[in-house]
Amino acid sequence: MDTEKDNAARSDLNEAALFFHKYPVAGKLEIQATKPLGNQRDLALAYSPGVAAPCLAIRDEPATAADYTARANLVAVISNGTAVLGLGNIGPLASKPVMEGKAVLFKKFAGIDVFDIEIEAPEIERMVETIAALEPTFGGINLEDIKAPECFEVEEQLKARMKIPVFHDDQHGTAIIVAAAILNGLELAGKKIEDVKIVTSGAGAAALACLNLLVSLGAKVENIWVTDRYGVAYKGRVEEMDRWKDPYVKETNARTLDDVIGGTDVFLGLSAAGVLRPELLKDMAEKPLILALANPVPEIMPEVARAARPDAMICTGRSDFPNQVNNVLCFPYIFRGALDCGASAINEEMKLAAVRAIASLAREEPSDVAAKAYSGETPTFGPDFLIPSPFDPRLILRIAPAVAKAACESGVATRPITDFPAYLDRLNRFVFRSGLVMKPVFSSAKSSSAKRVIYADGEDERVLRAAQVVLEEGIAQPILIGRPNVVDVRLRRYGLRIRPGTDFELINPEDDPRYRDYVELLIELGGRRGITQEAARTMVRTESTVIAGLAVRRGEADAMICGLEGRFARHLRNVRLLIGAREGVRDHDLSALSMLITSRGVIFLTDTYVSVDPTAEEIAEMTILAAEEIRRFGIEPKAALLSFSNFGSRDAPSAVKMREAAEILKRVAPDLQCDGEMHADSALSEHLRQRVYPHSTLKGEANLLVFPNLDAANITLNTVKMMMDALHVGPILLGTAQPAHILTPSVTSRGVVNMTALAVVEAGHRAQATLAKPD
Ligand SMILES: NC(=O)C1=CN([C@@H]2O[C@H](COP(=O)(O)OP(=O)(O)OC[C@H]3O[C@@H](n4cnc5c(N)ncnc54)[C@H](OP(=O)(O)O)[C@@H]3O)[C@@H](O)[C@H]2O)C=CC1
Ligand SMILES: CC(=O)C(=O)O
Ligand SMILES: [Mg+2]
Repeated sequence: MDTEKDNAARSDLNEAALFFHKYPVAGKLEIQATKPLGNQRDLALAYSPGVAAPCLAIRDEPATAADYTARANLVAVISNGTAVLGLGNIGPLASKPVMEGKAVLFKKFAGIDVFDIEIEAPEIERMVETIAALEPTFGGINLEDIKAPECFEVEEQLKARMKIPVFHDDQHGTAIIVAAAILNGLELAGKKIEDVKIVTSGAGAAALACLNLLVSLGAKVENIWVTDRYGVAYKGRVEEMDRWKDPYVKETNARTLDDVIGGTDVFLGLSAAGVLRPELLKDMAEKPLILALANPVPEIMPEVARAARPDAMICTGRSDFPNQVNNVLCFPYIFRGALDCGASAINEEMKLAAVRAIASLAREEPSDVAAKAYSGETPTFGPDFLIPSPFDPRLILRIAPAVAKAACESGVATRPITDFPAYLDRLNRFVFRSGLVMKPVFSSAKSSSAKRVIYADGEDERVLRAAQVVLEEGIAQPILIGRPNVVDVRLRRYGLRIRPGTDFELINPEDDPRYRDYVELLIELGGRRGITQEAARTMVRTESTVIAGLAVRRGEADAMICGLEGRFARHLRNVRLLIGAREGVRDHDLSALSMLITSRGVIFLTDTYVSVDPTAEEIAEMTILAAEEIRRFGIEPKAALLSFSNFGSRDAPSAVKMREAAEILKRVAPDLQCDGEMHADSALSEHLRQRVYPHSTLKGEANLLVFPNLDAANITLNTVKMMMDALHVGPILLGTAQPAHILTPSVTSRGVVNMTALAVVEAGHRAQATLAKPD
């Protein structure tokens, strides 16, 4: 049954992955211009005749290519498709989705531009000649998924010929992460690297590079046993032997993995699915470290390994288990550091610096930002947290400077970094702009204990799709309101696997045993607001938002999501009546915060949906609520109170109102960085602000834009969203007694998933706060 479910889930994932790659445009990448081409003069500068000037400057001084072209931030991800993930030799064309994927990770995690290059070159010489000829184009070469032993030769020859970093990701990226995980795992096990027995399954690119790095960290060659498809690498073996395996060859009668696994402290699997049978684990040493890293299916599944050896520490290459040992933790950042100092190579010193940076990050106390972040439980160093998560924003902040420093000290930096604090500042700004803000929210939602989210629009395709995702990802336990026959037909029509009863609770609005209780509660809450018995009965039958609100109120759900259909104002009226404002917030001070994730960074806007024309006091209140929410994302809010007036340039009532709101905020929230009234461009540019008013208390770029009225806020939200192709997360309804979010009819299924994660985390925080409250 479980296998059946697993197969179904896998086929869903495959289908979703094909859809993801195909729509809205094929593939995962496009090229964007960084300079405007708005007029004739731009054209003359960017192209002929102007372009001749940088050409000649580079001819005279080649290093200026870093100043006049994108080369210094451009990496080639190159494959010949001969060892693609664990899929084998599927050829260069079929490898393209992986290479596009690596390109996207370079860009998202480290801001590095990539051309993915798939070449028809199974032979070493053709590969080397083709890649070497690309040197003028790139600042670095990342070789990917090239099979062993050819990859060793290719890398060796290219390194000797090229004056830019050449890095085989599957070898060295993997080795760096593996080494960090092993150093940390051995520390927890109380073992020394010099003493441990290491056995591999796999003797390919990744496995041999890992061993070489471990040896340079102190592991003893005599304690290392290599096995592959032909068994143990022993002296005299003829099948598939080469000079790269030679250092690990043993004079022995042992022939198979079974023969050498006894007493092993570290199993290093970089081979294929299912190679490590559970019965082999019983002979391993105490507290063994098992790295089962074959992708996508590991040498042993973690739950199987755990059952066989409860004392084991287990790592895989996958994101759905703890301890994800995957080279994505390394390659974006090692290249970031190398490119930023113009390194001519990635040498051993730089690799070791990366190992140390990653290993010590896992042991670091959670940073201020991480602790404040929406992340709820911050994992701490231990058997299930040997290495940082790939989404830890501190990875770039630790690895890139450590690598750049090692490059400078080892003499390979052609543009040495002289001001490291300024460099760190730049990296910090990148982290903020990278739009990875939702990642900690998702991990926190997974570990939240308050997971029951009720969806008023349970028949809507977007909700049904989102419900499957949140269930699969372990984000929430959905409760859907909808007619069973409609939900059933739609689930089948959309090819969704989840079913009411087994996977989620379904409340039938036409026939629910709690109908009477719901009506009674509604009369109790609304009797004094004109809701008659008759009206209450109709509302419970016909308005699913009412049922959702009542369910939350009765403690049957931890959070509610509604608004995919119908008017915002009507839903809001129900939320006000049924959920109400939280302690300390007045009912009419509820407000809606919108987060926009744009290619330029993340920006928050308030109030985008609730108050038509708020007073100065209400604006101050909504700013405080928004700031509190923003801090939960680990972001320090910087609020700008916007107007058509710039620091007193006009005295219209709306301008005066924003000025007053700024004054109130300075009084009641002195710790909040804010200022106003100001133009939106002054808010987003310190330079412009300084020109108009150098004494502003707001520093840097504002990240919270506060608007004088709903027209301005809502129009800006929708304009920016459409013009910048931005992702809208929200509206996040602030100030309610329990999490209740009213989405908009334009929301996508992805938007519903995002809001679900936010609601779950919020519910978890409330549950914790209630528990912590003294009676
Ligand atoms: N988690 C991570 O970050 C990374 C994971 N990987 C994964 O590691 C694996 C190997 O990658 P890579 O080194 O680049 O590939 P290679 O093709 O260079 O090496 C594969 C190695 O695995 C061996 N092997 C294959 N099947 C078996 C088997 N059934 N039993 C024992 N050994 C076997 C091969 O032996 P033979 O030569 O005899 O066929 C070869 O030594 C892949 O699954 C890949 O996805 C790789 C890089 C990073
Ligand atoms: C992660 C990776 O690079 C691989 O599996 O090949
Ligand atoms: Mg790879």
